[in-house]
Amino acid sequence: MPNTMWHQCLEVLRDEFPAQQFNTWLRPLQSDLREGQLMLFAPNRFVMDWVNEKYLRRIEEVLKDLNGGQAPRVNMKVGSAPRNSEPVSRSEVSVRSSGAVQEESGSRVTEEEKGVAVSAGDNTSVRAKPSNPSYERRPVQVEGDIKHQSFLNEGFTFDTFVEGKSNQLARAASMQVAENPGGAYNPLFLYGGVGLGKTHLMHAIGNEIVRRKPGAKVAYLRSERFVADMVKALQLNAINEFKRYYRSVDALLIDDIQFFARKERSQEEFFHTFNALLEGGQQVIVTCDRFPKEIVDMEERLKSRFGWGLTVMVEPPELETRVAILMKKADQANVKLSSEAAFFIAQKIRSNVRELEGALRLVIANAHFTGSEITPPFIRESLKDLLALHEKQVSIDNIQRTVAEYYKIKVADLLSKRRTRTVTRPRQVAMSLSKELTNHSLPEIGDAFGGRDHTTVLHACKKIVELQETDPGIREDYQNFMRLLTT
Ligand SMILES: Nc1ncnc2c1ncn2[C@@H]1O[C@H](COP(=O)(O)OP(=O)(O)OP(=O)(O)O)[C@@H](O)[C@H]1O
Repeated sequence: MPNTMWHQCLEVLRDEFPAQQFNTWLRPLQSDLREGQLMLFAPNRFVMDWVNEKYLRRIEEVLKDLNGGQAPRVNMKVGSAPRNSEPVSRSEVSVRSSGAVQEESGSRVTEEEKGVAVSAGDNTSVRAKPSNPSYERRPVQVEGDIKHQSFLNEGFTFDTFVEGKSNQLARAASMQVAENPGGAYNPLFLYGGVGLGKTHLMHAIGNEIVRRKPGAKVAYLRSERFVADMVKALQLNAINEFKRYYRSVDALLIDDIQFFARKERSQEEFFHTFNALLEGGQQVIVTCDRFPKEIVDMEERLKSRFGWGLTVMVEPPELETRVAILMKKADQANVKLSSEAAFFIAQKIRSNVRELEGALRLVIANAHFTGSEITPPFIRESLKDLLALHEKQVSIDNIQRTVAEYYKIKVADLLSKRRTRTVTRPRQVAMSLSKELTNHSLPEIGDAFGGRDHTTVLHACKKIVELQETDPGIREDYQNFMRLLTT
């Protein structure tokens, strides 16, 4: 049985399980096939136990089917597959083989990195959250020049985080990390769309670590800050201090890692810091707007390391959670909000929690100034402009109808499994427009197109970007759609 069998098995499982389950438990597994025995390597004990309990039986069945009815023996252990047991990129292999901090190759600082250094300046080190009125900054125990950079928002704790189906796993994993930093989930990689609570959870972990162990060094920063500091350190000939500082913390929290894209020197520096921390048993937590493998212009070896701990998605909250969040936020602001009013707002604002909070703040401010009670008609009036904007927002439905009409095909064709060119290209265009013009995540878009996988959507988006450069017809079509849908 060739070792690609595991990859085929993964393809089958990918279609069977929801993306979050697949990405969290199955995708990080590595395989090694020897003498009819398939060894699966899990990044940590937790993943291993979970897979054993929940998925192993199904894995065996799929392998049996793929192997003409003969089941290979499957065993699991914690660790990484031996070198060359799976097709991995060259850089990954070299990292695995060394298992230690590598010699630095001295990548150049790119123009982009210089740009970040200038724009990040000195005062933007802390992620200001203008939408949160209770935002307070608490410096944590850090040293020297970098002191001003590491702040935790005291308002972002586990207590103030409302749990729901959409964030349950992320919250549980975060709590575990806070209780046992540097333990089984290292690194913790939290990903998901904008305004869904990734930063909140990250700060909650940091705050909890400090609460449990006063004096713990927790460094929180956005990835741009890391880039800016590194460039500055290079300019000032202080790169050793930079390294020493970042490698001395108990926990390093890096927000929005996607901004490392194309910043080669920073990626390299971060890679070494990352290795040093992991080897030292120090915790690394990273947030990103997408799954590690989907980050473009990021080194493979870095992406692969992100998957060594636990990767968890934060999804958009469903209605009940949105209501609970509104009730909690109103309570924190000492405002009485009826559940009817909370439902009304939660039904209207569905994009993300940040917008939800913004809408609530607007309603509260209006009620405060006018002395009115917060009722659905009052909310409707207060949020008039915001709701008008939302109504104007493009829906996937609308995109599908517009694209189908334009190419003279049926919407059902776009959702079907048909693969003829007359259907696949319009489908890719529609997927790409959905990504560009709506707030839906890749898995949601995939679902809306006949239950396709999020990687298919990603592929469609890339393809359309490419075609717009090489095919004037597609470029013109796309521009027409943008005009049709947004004006
Ligand atoms: N489950 C939740 N309970 C309470 N508040 C929440 C929850 N989820 C998000 N929020 C609030 O929503 C706001 C936006 O959250 P946050 O900044 O953590 O989002 P994010 O996922 O990091 O977004 P971005 O990708 O833009 O960085 C914050 O004020 C946060 O407190």
